[in-house]
Amino acid sequence: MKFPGRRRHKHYFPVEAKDPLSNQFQQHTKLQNNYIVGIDQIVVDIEAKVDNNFLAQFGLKRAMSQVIDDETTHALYEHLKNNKMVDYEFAGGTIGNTMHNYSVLADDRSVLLGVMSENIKIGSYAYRFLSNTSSRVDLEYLQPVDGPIGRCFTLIDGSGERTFAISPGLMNRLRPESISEQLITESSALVISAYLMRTEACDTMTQATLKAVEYANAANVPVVLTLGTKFLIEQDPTWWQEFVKNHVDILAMNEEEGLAITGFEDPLLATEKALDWVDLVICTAGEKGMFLGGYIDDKWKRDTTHMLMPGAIPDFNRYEYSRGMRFQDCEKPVKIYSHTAPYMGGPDSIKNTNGAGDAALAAVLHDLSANVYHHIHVPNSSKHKLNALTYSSLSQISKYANRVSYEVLVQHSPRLTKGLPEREDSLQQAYWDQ
Ligand SMILES: Nc1ncnc2c1ncn2[C@@H]1O[C@H](COP(=O)(O)OP(=O)(O)OP(=O)(O)O)[C@@H](O)[C@H]1O
Ligand SMILES: O=c1[nH]cnc2c1ncn2[C@@H]1O[C@H](CO)[C@@H](O)[C@H]1O
Repeated sequence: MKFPGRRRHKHYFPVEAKDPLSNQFQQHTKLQNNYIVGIDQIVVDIEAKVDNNFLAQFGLKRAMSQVIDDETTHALYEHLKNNKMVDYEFAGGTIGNTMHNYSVLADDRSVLLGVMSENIKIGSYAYRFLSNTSSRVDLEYLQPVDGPIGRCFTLIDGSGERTFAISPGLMNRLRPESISEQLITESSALVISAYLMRTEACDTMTQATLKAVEYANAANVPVVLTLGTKFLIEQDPTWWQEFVKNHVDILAMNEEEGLAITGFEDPLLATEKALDWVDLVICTAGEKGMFLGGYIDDKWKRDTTHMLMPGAIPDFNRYEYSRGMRFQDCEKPVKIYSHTAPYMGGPDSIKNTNGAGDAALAAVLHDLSANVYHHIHVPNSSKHKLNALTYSSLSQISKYANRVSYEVLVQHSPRLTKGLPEREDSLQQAYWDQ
């Protein structure tokens, strides 16, 4: 496990330093490793630049992720290929991207559940998915299917907005029996997306996901849900609110999805509302940056040294130097928030915002799993006097997540090719301190 961020903080995980904590760490003959599990509809992204007429021509709704039939898939694919419009074809899927980015950042194992074609030809989409996924992502548990994985036409229009058209193939045929209970109960988190609930009567993906959620809930393994697209939530906000309240511990959304599920347009108020249902909320807000909300027990709260921020909740960042705890572990829970503006004010030129939110979530998952790892190896550390959910303070996590999103904005693919630089020349050292 590579720890998130550079820091001079006293709890920096000591790998070489000769102090009591590291000695304790060295005594382990075999390192115990923790991992996170994600479930996804396994898809390859086929990206092309298009104009708005193009979307209308194929009956596609702008900015949505929509499932298309075989006829539309065929016509769309032929058109893109014949006109040489395809920019790249690369492994995708919102959770596939998140697991890949997590494994790259943490340099550690994640497990991806979903389906994979049992017969794979070199150059096929299945082959492409496997070869574009980090070797740290464990693909051993994928369920074989007799047919193709999904394709996600990622159509970017003149304004940079992305429209997804999904040709599902057999991506939704993951069966409940393919979910290993032990794999879920021994994991540090189960990560799912709202897309997994968008299936047909002949599909088994939704049942498989609910089975995994049931195992995770019973074992107190945090369930992390990312909302994917606002249109899905708008179809039945009440169902989603109930699902989140009853089964989810960590909610990731952008401000539009936040509005759809909470009714609040202001991302801070949406975060506050969602905290009535879950323990930790990540609300990305495009060029406005990112809001993070959580809980801390009153006796562990820490004051920020940053300027107190105005907003719908005045001074909302007052306790942003606190680590996040689960609501149930707080005697006197206090809601805490942090906001970070885009790293370096955002890039001069954004190649593509596709996957910026997935990347932020991967960074948050890295922090959560670093906490589990540290707890396994240095259980007596003063860091674990409080039963926290996160390794770092909300302030630190939010900076880290924004930094990781930036990496995705300056490249074409939603998947990172490398972790963050060890030393950030452009950053003040203080950036990682608190
Ligand atoms: N136009 C922008 N300028 C600066 N930073 C941006 C911009 N768009 C996104 N970001 C950065 O990326 C992060 C995530 O962006 P965004 O809110 O667009 O995610 P998203 O809509 O969930 O993305 P996706 O669904 O494609 O993964 C933001 O918190 C911010 O740090
Ligand atoms: O229906 C879907 N299921 C799974 N992943 C999807 C779906 N629609 C879009 N994406 C994925 O979202 C990523 C960016 O966040 C893209 O890489 C795309 O593959």
